[in-house]
Order: sequence, then structure tokens, then C-alpha cells
Amino acid sequence: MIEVKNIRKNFDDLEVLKGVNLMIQKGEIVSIVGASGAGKTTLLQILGTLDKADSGDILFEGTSIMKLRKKALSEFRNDNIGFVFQFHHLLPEFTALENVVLPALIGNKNKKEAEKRAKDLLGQLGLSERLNHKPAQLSGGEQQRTSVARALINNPKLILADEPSGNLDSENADELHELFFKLREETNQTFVIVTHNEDLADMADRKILMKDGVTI
Ligand SMILES: Nc1ncnc2c1ncn2[C@@H]1O[C@H](COP(=O)(O)OP(=O)(O)OP(=O)(O)O)[C@@H](O)[C@H]1O
Repeated sequence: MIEVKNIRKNFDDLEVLKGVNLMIQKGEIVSIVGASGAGKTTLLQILGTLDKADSGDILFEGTSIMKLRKKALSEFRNDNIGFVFQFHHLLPEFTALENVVLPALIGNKNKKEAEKRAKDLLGQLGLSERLNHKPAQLSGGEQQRTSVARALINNPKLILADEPSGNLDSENADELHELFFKLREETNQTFVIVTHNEDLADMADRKILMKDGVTI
């Protein structure tokens, strides 16, 4: 489904990615591990089209996404990729439901249908009683599950997670990890997860180690 070909990225004269090659199959859960500074987040950002590589190519279902222009790129991203970050980045003024619906509205989806799907997703994640709560009124685990619902609202083919449980206690972290696997069983979505959590990294179908800007 995804083919990463010889991706390179420098920040000024710091070589962060030095020719990364990677193949990811549909429905696979891949973890990316490695020391701090190895380039994991940079790779994930490039995979998610949030940042651009200096050279190399990324094929998504056979099509190069490196050549897409700004508008096409943001449409591609909104339709196909869901992001889960260490810090949830929920909008503080909006309720859980509104936060989850937002990417669907950005994608010009019907508001009623989007709200129905958002409620379904939040329900599946155990948040039926929290729809109208703002992020500050939710626990850390609830906030992170809300951000997972937001990542899933447009039914993306690829979910990219950067330290998704880095800010959770072990019980909430375990629940979140189980959720990823449950979702994959149900939807055959593909997950790429950058993590320092060894349990999560080992649960993945495949663990990729990054060291000094390359995968080994
Ligand atoms: N926007 C930027 N400008 C300059 N340098 C950057 C930028 N983003 C990342 N870097 C540098 O690139 C290197 C790789 O960073 P990256 O965040 O990809 O590492 P990482 O493997 O995800 O680390 P961690 O496990 O600590 O999150 C680091 O040395 C970092 O300081």
C-alpha cells in the first residue's frame, strides 16, 4: 500500500533522514522505534505529508504523493490519513463531538451524517456520556480516545500515531493499544506507530528500528 523510496531530509546541515526505504502492506500495524533524534517523527511527518522530503519518493497505492500540489495534498491528507499525536491537539473551545466532526466538515461531508458517525465512534470508544464535554473536562485517556475518534472520522486508510500513549498512565495506554488492534480487525486499516513503549512496539506485526537516519 505504501512504498517509501530513498527518502532524504536535512534540516540545515543536519542530515536527519539518509535514504529511508520502506514497504507497508494494507492492514499492517508497523511500529517504529529508535533512540531520540533518530528521525522517527520526521519520517512520520513526511509519510503524513505534513512535511516534505528533500528527495526520494512515496507511493500511496501506486501513486506518488510527493508531486501533489498544496490543495490536492491537503485533500489527500484529509481523506486518507488520520493522525494521533502524543498531545491530543483537541480544540479547547469545542466539545468532544465538535472536535471529532471537524475533519469531516473540512472534507465537505454532510453535517448530519458526520455527527452520526462521530457519535458512533465516540460510543465505540466508551465516550457516549462525554459528547458535550470540552477537552479540559475530560481525563487524559478520554482526551486521547477523542483524538482517536477524530483521526477515524473520515475513515482513513492510514493512521499515523506519534507516541500515542506517551502521555497516558499504563492502564489507559494498554486500553489505547488494544483499541488500535481491535480497529484493525474490524476495518483492516493500516497503522504506523512511532513509540518508545516497548509493549506496543512488540505487539505490532513488524517493528522497524531507526538509527541515525536509516532503518535497520
Ligand atoms: N524543524 C526542525 N528544524 C531543525 N531540526 C529539526 C527539526 N525537526 C527535527 N529536527 C532535528 O532532527 C533530528 C530528528 O528529529 P526527530 O524528531 O525526527 O527524531 P525522533 O527520532 O522522533 O526523536 P524522539 O524520539 O526524541 O521524538 C533531531 O536532531 C531534531 O533536533
